[in-house]
Amino acid sequence: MTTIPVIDLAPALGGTAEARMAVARQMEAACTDIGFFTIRGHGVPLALIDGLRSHAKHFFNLPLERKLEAQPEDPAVPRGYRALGFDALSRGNAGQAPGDLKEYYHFGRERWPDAPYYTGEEGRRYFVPNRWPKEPQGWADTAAAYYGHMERLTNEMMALVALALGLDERFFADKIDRHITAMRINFYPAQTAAPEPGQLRAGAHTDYGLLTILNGENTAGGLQVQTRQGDWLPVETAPDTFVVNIGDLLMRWTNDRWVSNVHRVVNPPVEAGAEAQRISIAFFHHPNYDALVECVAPPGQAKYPPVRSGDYRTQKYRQTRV
Ligand SMILES: O=C(O)CCC(=O)C(=O)O
Ligand SMILES: [Fe+2]
Repeated sequence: MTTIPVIDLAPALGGTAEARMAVARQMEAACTDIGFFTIRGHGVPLALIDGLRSHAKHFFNLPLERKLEAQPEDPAVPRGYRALGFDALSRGNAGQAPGDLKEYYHFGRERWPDAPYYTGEEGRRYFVPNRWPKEPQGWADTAAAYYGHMERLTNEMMALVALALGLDERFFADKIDRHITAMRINFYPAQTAAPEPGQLRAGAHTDYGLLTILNGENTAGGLQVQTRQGDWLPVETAPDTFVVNIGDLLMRWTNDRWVSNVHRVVNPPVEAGAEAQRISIAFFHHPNYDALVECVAPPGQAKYPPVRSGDYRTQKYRQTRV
């Protein structure tokens, strides 16, 4: 494999059962092999993607003091601005690298129902108010519109995942209807000093949840995924498509039939200089915090004990903080 598969989602969105099954089979082929694929025909307006990107570019190019105003007082709160080196993603997979050479802005949904699942003691850990900065104006609204499109796509794709796995297509519905998805807009600054040994823009890691939907840009110093042979394959991340990869919980749900694959973001070459800024937008689709992830496997063949969705992610957040 020299490039990751490209899947056109359009025939499945509102399509016939046959068309949906055909797309589900393409997802199955990609996910049993490399765990990554690119989607076209997703129906997300390019102007919305560009809008979110340009707000992010504005924000991340503000002076550091201004960005720090959007940083939570308590570093354990998973919202707002994170400065360079806040976490090292490889530590979630037992790596030892220094802090990643990226900044990010972490956010979730804008509002939620006034019900105990969201506002009770446990719910408050996952449903946390966003911390939008004063500048740029309109960022929150653009982000909410984008988040809505990602919800639409993940609902559709999780039904296709179920079909691909031979399950009822509503199998995941009651496990994702109150999902705890977080988004991160990653900013990889141009590198003015040489990285420390082993230090990358994002160290080799797997994602934690079900599906990650990523919008990136093809600047120097981009995303790579590991092949079964152990080589690193560059992943095209054009701004009008999305790269989708599966996370650990979906791998576990499939009893390792699908692969949550290792990926990383490499450093740009020195000669790229100030041109080497890169922004990526990640939607980390994660089930309801109380969903129990139990391997779909014949009796006695499950490779993992059941795990609660929220506990799994909380543990990963702890491990990756430098
Ligand atoms: O920036 C990218 O292309 C990928 C980022 C990533 O893998 C992550 O944030 O989990
Ligand atoms: Fe990732």
